Amino acid sequence: MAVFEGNFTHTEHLKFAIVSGRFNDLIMSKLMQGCKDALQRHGINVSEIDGQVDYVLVPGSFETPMIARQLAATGNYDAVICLGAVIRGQTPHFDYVAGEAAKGIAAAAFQTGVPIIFGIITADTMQQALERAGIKSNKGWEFGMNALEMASLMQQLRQSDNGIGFALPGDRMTAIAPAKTADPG
Ligand SMILES: Nc1c(NC[C@H](O)[C@H](O)[C@H](O)CO)[nH]c(=O)[nH]c1=O
Ligand SMILES: CC(=O)[C@@H](O)COP(=O)(O)O
Repeated sequence: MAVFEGNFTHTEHLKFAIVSGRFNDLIMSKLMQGCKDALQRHGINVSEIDGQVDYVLVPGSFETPMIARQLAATGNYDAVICLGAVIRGQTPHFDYVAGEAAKGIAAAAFQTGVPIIFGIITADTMQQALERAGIKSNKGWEFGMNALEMASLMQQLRQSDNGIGFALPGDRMTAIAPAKTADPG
């Protein structure tokens, strides 16, 4: 038997995409900062020009799953990170935006076989959001770490000799192939 666990080393071949909503920009810019910081401090070149990360901006959290799915289906990324901040207002709108973002991200990851990180904070108040975007801790950092861990785990599963990384029916189809740039080992 074996134990598979993602690690935070050997990151030089990993490719990521970050899909971020513009809504609640004050919070979003801090989450993005934290996320990039986590990636950079683990060896990822986060440059927008010639780095290991592609950045896609969308209007809000609701739009993140659709774009994440498109990106994941290219097979170009070891993990995709969806960043968003949904803050409760006075109407039921919060539940629809947050709910669809969560469901959509889960579905996109299931459909593509690529880790898609649920980097959407859902807060009842602006204060709660600020506390999670740098005042107390920065969830963006955690989301970056989650992406590194999952990218590494998937790589290990693909490289295992019992085919776990390709265990789903149709996993060898283009849409759910391993990232083209993955280190062959
Ligand atoms: N209220 C919040 C939104 N709303 C916008 C939606 O995400 C979406 O862009 C719009 O409904 C068009 O489809 N988005 C957030 O990320 N955070 C919010 O608090
Ligand atoms: C998360 C939301 O939907 C929120 O920003 C919208 O506010 P409201 O419910 O007051 O329209």
